Amino acid sequence: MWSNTDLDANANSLMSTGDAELDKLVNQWISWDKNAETQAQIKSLVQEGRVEELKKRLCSRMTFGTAGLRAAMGAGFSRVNDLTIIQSTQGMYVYLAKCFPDLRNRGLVVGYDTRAQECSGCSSKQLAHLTAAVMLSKDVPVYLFSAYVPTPFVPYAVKKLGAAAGVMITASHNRKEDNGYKVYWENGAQISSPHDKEILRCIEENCEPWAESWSQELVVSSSLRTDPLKDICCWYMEELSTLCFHRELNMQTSLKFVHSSFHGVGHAYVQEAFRAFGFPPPIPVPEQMNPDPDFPTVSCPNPEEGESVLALSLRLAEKESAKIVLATDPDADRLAVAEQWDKCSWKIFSGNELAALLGWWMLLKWKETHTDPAEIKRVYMLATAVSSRILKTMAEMEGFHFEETLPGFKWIGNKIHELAKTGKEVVFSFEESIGFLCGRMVPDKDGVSAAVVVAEMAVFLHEKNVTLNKQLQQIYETYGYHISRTSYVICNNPQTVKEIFYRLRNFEGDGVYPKKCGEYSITHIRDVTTGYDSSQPNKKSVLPVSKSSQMVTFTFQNGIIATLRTSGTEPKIKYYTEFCALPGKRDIAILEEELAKVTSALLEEYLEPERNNLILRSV
Ligand SMILES: O=P([O-])(O)O[C@H]1O[C@H](COP(=O)(O)O)[C@@H](O)[C@H](O)[C@H]1O
Ligand SMILES: [Mg+2]
Repeated sequence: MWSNTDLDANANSLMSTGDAELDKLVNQWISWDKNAETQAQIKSLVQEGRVEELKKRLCSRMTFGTAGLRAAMGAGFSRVNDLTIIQSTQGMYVYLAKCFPDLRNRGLVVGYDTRAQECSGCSSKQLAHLTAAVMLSKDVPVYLFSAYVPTPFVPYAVKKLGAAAGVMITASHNRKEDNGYKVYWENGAQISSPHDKEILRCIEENCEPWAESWSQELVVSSSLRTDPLKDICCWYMEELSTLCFHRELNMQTSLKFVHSSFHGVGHAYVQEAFRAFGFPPPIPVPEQMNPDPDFPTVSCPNPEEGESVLALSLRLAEKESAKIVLATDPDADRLAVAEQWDKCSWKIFSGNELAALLGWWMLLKWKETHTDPAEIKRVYMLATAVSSRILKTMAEMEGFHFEETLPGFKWIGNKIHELAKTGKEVVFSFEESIGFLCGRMVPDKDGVSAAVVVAEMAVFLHEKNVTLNKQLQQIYETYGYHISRTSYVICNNPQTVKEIFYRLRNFEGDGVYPKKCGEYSITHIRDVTTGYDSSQPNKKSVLPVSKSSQMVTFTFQNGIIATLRTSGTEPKIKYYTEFCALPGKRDIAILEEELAKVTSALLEEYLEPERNNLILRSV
């Protein structure tokens, strides 16, 4: 896997674990790594004889998951650190040079968030500087942001500046120990197959650091480095106005908003976006407005977790009489929204519910600005296969198109690009994991633009004495109730995950999937991992086969659709269930109950939490 290095010269410094293969990797690490902390981590693991831990850290590499390379920060080839970021960027350089003969004209965009870790000496900023250094040392121009930015600024900059690609150093909502490396292609979408595989191959072929790769001073001294911050900020805020339809109303509204940036990058950018829409700035949650890599006020930095992590925002909103809470995740590409119900209770919208509202809103605004009804045939909305089918229903009733993709905005971003080539217009896209894209200004999810669009929609409705929740019920009345549940279990043992999915594929004998879950009959199975779909005449899944992750969807006789899949960013098995009722069907309590029963049967019977030592989500 690794190129040979002549280590004999360093014979005196060789360290031994008693395992020849592992020793080779240990000594490679020691001779290549220049970060004192991560050097020391490997050396002390060797001294302590922690062979298994060393194997975990050194015997595998990170691979591209749902959103880039992502792992814990710390020493080892399977972790995020100075050396692996240099290796990844060397691989990127080789691949980009092959794909773009004009790479030296077009350059690379590099952005970073506010993550840092003292014990490994790693920070997003430092990792971004090393990424820039590798490219600059090869005479590739680098647009390196001089301050932390929201993730969507990187794809936006790639497109605006005509760069060949972009890299964002972030682990978004992951636990504080993690970091990541998101890669964007020239079209501004995150890379998917085959670029990801090709880049990995190039990384493996170029893993020994080149002499200049550590030359971080190039970030200051090289004339090829520019700072796109001011221009991109300016252009982004200007273009954001294309999503603003009611500036006058926004300027006068009495509706107040609280915003939390979850100790990440969002604060200043959301404030600025509110200004661009004519709003007074939202009230920031003071304890969470400035970046802090320890995320001290939240149990986990993921606004998707709901009430438990939104507590500070909700209490501030009650104090300030602000009816709406907006929370961007730490890299500001996702958005959670809560609306006050009464004095001390809140409706926290799920990603699927928010998408119903935003889809409705974007369609409404599109219709108002397009007088020829025939034009609706050009309109598309997109969602991932584990998200609510509400937009599919809307599309069928309204005459626009809907398409689904695999989970991860990389699939949506590339689909947008593909559709745009044939003159189609994607007006809204989303993932249930509170990832939204209004319009197609950035071919990635964007929490900053989603925040102001939600704010404007809330103001517009408020003028008519309608709450977001009331409008949501109205949407469900029109298109039918779409009730969904999303949750997960934590599984730290990859072997257990394999066994769980193996069992599902051989549930009723060799190669026979389950026919029932609890008392509920299954009519169809789609297994994206193997490419099987029992509902298709040729038994082949329409979605692309995704061998590197597990994803099985069950269609039940009662109409419920359920999916089990492994996360591509964290050690989790996620489950998603949905019931789509026909318009006019209002006995929601019965639907809710049925959904709850199927969801719990799915968990108990297919995942077997106790037997498999799975950690249940704490509510
Ligand atoms: O863990 P997974 O594979 O389910 O992936 C999770 O995180 C991904 C990346 O999100 P971010 O870019 O904010 O990190 C999302 O695209 C996906 O919908 C979500 O389920
Ligand atoms: Mg994020």
